[in-house]
Amino acid sequence: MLRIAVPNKGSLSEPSAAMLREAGYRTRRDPKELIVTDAENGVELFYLRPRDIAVYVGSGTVDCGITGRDLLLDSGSAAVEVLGLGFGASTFRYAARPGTASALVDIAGHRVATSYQGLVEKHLADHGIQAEVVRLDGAVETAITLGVADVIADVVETGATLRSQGLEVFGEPILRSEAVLVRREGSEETAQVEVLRRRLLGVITARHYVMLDYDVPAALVDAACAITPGLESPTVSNLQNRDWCAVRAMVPRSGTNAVMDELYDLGARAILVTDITACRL
Ligand SMILES: Nc1ncnc2c1ncn2[C@@H]1O[C@H](COP(=O)(O)OP(=O)(O)OP(=O)(O)O)[C@@H](O)[C@H]1O
Ligand SMILES: O=P(O)(O)OC[C@H]1O[C@H](OP(=O)(O)OP(=O)(O)O)[C@H](O)[C@@H]1O
Ligand SMILES: [Mg+2]
Repeated sequence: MLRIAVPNKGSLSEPSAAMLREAGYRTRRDPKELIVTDAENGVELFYLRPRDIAVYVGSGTVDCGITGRDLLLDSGSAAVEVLGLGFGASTFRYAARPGTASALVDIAGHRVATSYQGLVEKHLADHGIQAEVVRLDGAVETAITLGVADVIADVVETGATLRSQGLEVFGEPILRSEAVLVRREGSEETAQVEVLRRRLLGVITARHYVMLDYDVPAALVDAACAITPGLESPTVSNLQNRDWCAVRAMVPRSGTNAVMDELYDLGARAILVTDITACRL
């Protein structure tokens, strides 16, 4: 059985469960369940705190897990990223009251509040900055208001929490994070982890692409295929009317309407878009 650690709470919890469900795994129905066995797919899901997941994976007590890249780096554990999962995106940044700091060097000699002590201490050390790191569990933005720190380092998604406390980011982002699949460092990627990786990649691809079908005059097939090159190469089929062909290709979901406009202007007709439910590339 492949042992997979899954976030039990927080921002990554629901999207992780949704991705595993789309990849064909059985997930928990009751939020109180801590372990789910999916014998049919040969996996056991362990619902754990996102912050602890890299630690379990690094110690080898579970084979792999889903956590945030920021939490993985903060843990300093022997776990490595296998695949970025495309959800839970955020940046990890320094922030302070406007006018008090504008670059990394301004942090020197000050107090930095964060829940990510390992990550921040390493970042400061890598840049040769000496500062005191104040470790807090959450609600870090309030630390400046309450006078326990001069600077904070925290997860920023929309920036609304920072603004509510009258804070501004400064310097380059320490890190761009997202949910990631992790496994133990140094161990060979097992066939079972490879199956999980391929299934999750299938979900990511299915979310990212749509299937486009259209008819186009035979003389314009090459021009049309240049607009929709697909992943390998588009499928071109004959129609009963030999003056026309049917073309089928995967296109990125985000650009679908612009591609349809371009195909229509070229002379393509009956342009259809279909969702992809799952795929293996
Ligand atoms: N808006 C967000 N706030 C916090 N974490 C986020 C956000 N968006 C993505 N994440 C990611 O979620 C992970 C943190 O998860 P965790 O469960 O510890 O905290 P949380 O989502 O803030 O939940 P809570 O603080 O309610 O327990 C990190 O990898 C972080 O980058
Ligand atoms: O940029 P935003 O969209 O405002 O999101 C980022 C904020 O959300 C999280 O806080 P959370 O609500 O999880 O509280 P916590 O600090 O106690 O973890 C995170 O720690 C930031 O404070
Ligand atoms: Mg939080």
